[in-house]
Amino acid sequence: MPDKEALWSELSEKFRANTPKLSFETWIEPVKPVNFDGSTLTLSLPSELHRDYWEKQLAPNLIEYAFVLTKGNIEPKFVLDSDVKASTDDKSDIPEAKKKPESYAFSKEGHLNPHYTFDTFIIGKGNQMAHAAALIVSEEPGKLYNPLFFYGGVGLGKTHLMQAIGNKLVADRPDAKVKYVTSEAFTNDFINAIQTNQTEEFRQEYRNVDILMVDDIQFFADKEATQEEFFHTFNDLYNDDKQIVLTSDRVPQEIPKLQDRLVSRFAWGLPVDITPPDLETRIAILQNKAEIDNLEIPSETINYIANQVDSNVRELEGVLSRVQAYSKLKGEPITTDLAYEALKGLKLETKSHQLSIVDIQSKVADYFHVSVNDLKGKKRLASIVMPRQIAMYLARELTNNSLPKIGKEFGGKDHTTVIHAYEKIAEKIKIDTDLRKEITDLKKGLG
Ligand SMILES: Nc1ncnc2c1ncn2[C@@H]1O[C@H](COP(=O)(O)OP(=O)(O)OP(=O)(O)O)[C@@H](O)[C@H]1O
Repeated sequence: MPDKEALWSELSEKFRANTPKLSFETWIEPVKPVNFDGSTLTLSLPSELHRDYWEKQLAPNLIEYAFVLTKGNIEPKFVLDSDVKASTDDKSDIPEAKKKPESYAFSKEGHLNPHYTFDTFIIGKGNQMAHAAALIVSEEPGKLYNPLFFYGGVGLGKTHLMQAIGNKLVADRPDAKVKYVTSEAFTNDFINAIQTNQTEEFRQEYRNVDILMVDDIQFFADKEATQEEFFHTFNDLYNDDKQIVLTSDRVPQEIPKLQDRLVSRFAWGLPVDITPPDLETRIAILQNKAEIDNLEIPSETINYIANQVDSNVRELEGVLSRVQAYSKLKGEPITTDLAYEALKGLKLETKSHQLSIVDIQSKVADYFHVSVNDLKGKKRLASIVMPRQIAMYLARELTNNSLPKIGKEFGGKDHTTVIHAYEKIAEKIKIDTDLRKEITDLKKGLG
């Protein structure tokens, strides 16, 4: 978990990159982080006006940036500088640096996120095996699958599952020693231990545990000395039947510059992959999240949101948070229209980027009750010409296909026909509200 200063410094950099200079200096620069407890970031602001502006305008951006930067849903809380000053004897106001002991304190990333449990993890095709293995390991650590190695793309629940093992172990056996770190924290701790002559303490810290979980070990690539140390840590724990759980964005063999002896050890236990969730799983994840956050969302809207992101659960949750923040900001309930508005202009890893001309043709054909063959054909009936032109317009708007390619997909038409169709619809939209609505409906349907 980042500390409040580190988190705020990264957040304000994001704001700086996306805010005009004057606005940045007025609204963002004077803000001071007061506290961060893992889910709420308390910020202190100089005036009521600042608070009002942050609540109304900037909070949704902060939530979104925080999502990108951390792995959790972070809510901002605003207080005024005058209130903070009034309670300066509150420990939370003592600068971090002053709280640090003389000698280096090892990473306390061991704090597990209490939300990352098996209860809140939705099982789907892509993670079924990983989930089953995690459950077995949490019940019988050090026995069956050691090490347990999760690999897969960004934001697919590797950390969640890993921490679920730790949370369950602590719940079942409160005396269990559970250590969770990212590979960077492990590396930092090791380097600091060397610098402060505390390598013995470092070994105690990492080898005297029942379960060691190291997240994102692909970052061990290139770090010779850390790999060496980790090799010994691994052996000690393994020989003692202590459980090791690792995650990475790829299989051990593909991690660059990872020592062969580590690669082979990582493969001793069970390497199991997590793949992107299918639509049903994405819907279930959103429903679950909505329930946890007490959100009322019609199922049609959940469906719509689930179609916006198909390869990253963190981003899917980010999208839901954005919709939630937008609904708060507008004071309106969450509907598909509101979700559409909230996500407009957002660059998502959506299907729309890979949308094909065929998808568009079949959607438009359905919508206007004509056949795809009619769209590709030459009939000059008005009831067919208009849908055909709309389909060409959307193909140009929503895909990266060239004009000749679009023409070809519409029964081998010339690219000038596509330009003509595009321009005609683009002009007509400006004055014809019915047409505008039809196009908006179709775009929504195409996700
Ligand atoms: N199956 C799931 N059910 C519920 N929530 C999930 C599921 N998969 C992922 N999430 C949520 O998605 C977010 C991202 O997951 P997580 O951080 O575990 O991904 P990761 O694979 O470790 O990503 P990275 O590679 O970036 O470290 C978390 O908030 C997590 O709770």
